[in-house]
Amino acid sequence: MTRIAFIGGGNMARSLIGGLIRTGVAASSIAVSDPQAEGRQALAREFGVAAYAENRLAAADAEVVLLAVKPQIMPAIREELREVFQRQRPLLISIAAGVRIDQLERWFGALPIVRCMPNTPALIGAGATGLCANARVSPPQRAQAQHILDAAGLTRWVDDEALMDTVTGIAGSAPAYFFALVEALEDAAVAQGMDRDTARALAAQTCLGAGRMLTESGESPAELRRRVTSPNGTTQAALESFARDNLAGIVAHAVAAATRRGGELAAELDKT
Ligand SMILES: NC(=O)c1ccc[n+]([C@@H]2O[C@H](COP(=O)([O-])OP(=O)(O)OC[C@H]3O[C@@H](n4cnc5c(N)ncnc54)[C@H](O)[C@@H]3O)[C@@H](O)[C@H]2O)c1
Ligand code: PRO
Repeated sequence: MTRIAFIGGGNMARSLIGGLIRTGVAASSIAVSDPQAEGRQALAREFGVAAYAENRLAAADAEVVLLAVKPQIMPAIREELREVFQRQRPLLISIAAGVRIDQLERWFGALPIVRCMPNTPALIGAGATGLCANARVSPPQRAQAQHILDAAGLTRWVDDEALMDTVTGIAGSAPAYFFALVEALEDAAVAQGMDRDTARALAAQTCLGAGRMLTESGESPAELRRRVTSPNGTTQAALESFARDNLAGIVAHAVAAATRRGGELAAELDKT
């Protein structure tokens, strides 16, 4: 059975491990390492996976090693793992924002590597992940990586690695944009005198309903928007206000900022 080791047992590792267990992967084939005892023990308790304080113990003999640490932690783990990888050649999967495949090759060796970018809805199996592989990844390993991320939701291969920071900009970071929009809707309703609970319930359900219509109806977002918008009605008034405030430009700037930050995170690591 494939043995998967997670290096770092934080939020994203928890989401991905939860997805694997939910889709029937045996807990006995999953190991995780994290220096924080509390989080590590919680994962062992909740999912029945093997949990270690030391990365090399989790990674030993693993067929797949999934790096789920913050980009800035990479320098702290690379020596130890490089040593382990001299004895074995696992499929290395990284979910770290910004971190490029050539950097992973430099730090961890000439391994088959998949760089991917999931997002937090992975926790409930509704994530969206972009994946990109180096030339050493065999077709079965590609399928293996996809299988792991499929357990967290939708997956799409992105052949051009330069677009992986764009994946972060429109998917990895984007759940926060929608939460921010709901917060703003809620605040606007409260400012008009509505109680916060009612405002949150209405805004959150609207977000869910609109998202489901987008994914389930097969219609384009433009067509679904058109169907809500009665001529000279309330929606038209709101959309015209958005257009006057350049909503599309605001969103494009935000996505560009996230994309740029991905590149900066990698550039900062080039100096280490
Ligand atoms: N949170 C998101 O929305 C999201 C989405 C996509 C990708 N990512 C990427 O996933 C990675 C993890 O993010 P997260 O949100 O799960 O962070 P997190 O802080 O929840 O998890 C990181 C874990 O790494 C552990 N850690 C620290 N030093 C370590 C070491 N030397 N060895 C092993 N483990 C160590 C920490 O104790 C922590 O539990 C990041 O690289 C991030 O860019 C995050
Ligand atoms: N969370 C990580 C960050 O904010 C990566 C995508 C989502 O950097």
